[in-house]
Amino acid sequence: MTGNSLLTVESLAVEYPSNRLRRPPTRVVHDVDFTIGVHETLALVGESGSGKTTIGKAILGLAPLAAGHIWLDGRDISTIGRKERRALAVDLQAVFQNPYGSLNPSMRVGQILAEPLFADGSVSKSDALATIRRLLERVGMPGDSVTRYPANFSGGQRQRIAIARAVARTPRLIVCDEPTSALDVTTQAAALDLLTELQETLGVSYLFITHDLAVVKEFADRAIVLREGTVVESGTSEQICLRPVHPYTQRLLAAAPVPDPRLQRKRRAARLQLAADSPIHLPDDQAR
Ligand SMILES: Nc1ncnc2c1ncn2[C@@H]1O[C@H](COP(=O)(O)OP(=O)(O)OP(=O)(O)O)[C@@H](O)[C@H]1O
Repeated sequence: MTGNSLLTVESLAVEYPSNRLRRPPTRVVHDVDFTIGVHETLALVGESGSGKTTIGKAILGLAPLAAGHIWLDGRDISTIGRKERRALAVDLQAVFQNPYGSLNPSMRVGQILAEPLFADGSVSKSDALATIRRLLERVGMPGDSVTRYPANFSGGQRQRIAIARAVARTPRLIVCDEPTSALDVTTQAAALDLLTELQETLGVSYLFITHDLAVVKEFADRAIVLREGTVVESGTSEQICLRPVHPYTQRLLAAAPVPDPRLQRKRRAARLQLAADSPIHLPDDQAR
């Protein structure tokens, strides 16, 4: 285990049980190692199905570990039981992709934000309302949101509420699984600004799961590139986005959409060249 890291993932393997009788489980994450430092953002990138969400779930205790260990702040959290896992919610939180599905539609925003505050009985009812109003203000939402339901808000506003819920107890680490990919470009930028600002004020670390390399370059300190559940490359986000070494990373970059048509043509040409050099499958629409 690394001395100064907040999160250490060591030799992680994850298997999902087969839904066919007598079929062995399928291993989708193989021998993955990484660390995340205090106040650091580590991006996990790779094409669809490469195992990014599964690794996030394994950290959150939502996917079964076939091998390996996960330490949070020096404590092995790969073997803890349900009760300890619940208590861990103070330090470890998540923001998911779909702000429409991740907030309970039958709960008012005030109730949604109260839940983590009351989780271990350490916040009194009278303190909670003031804390909730502070949280809403911190994420740029009006105070009267407390009495309204998620359905009254846009996708970007719902993601702000989800972020407010995640930071309610000032966690050490937030697993952000594609938190901006369901948002339009402007709302996406505002959500990333909010996450950056919260990191600066709260000192939280992020595991940032994304397929968007432009976001990685802007937002992450370091990145890990996954292919079929295996790490193929890791480095600073600048290295990964500007000087990728592995052909798979180079192809991911070449496939990333860019608004500048000249640059897009150049990247497409580079990508076709790489496709000729190494036979990695990419979806048809990206091969055009
Ligand atoms: N609950 C599950 N049971 C069985 N297989 C699963 C389960 N969840 C994911 N998988 C498989 O595990 C592999 C990795 O999936 P995962 O969702 O982690 O990838 P990902 O990189 O996050 O993809 P995406 O970017 O599309 O979300 C895929 O082959 C997927 O089909």
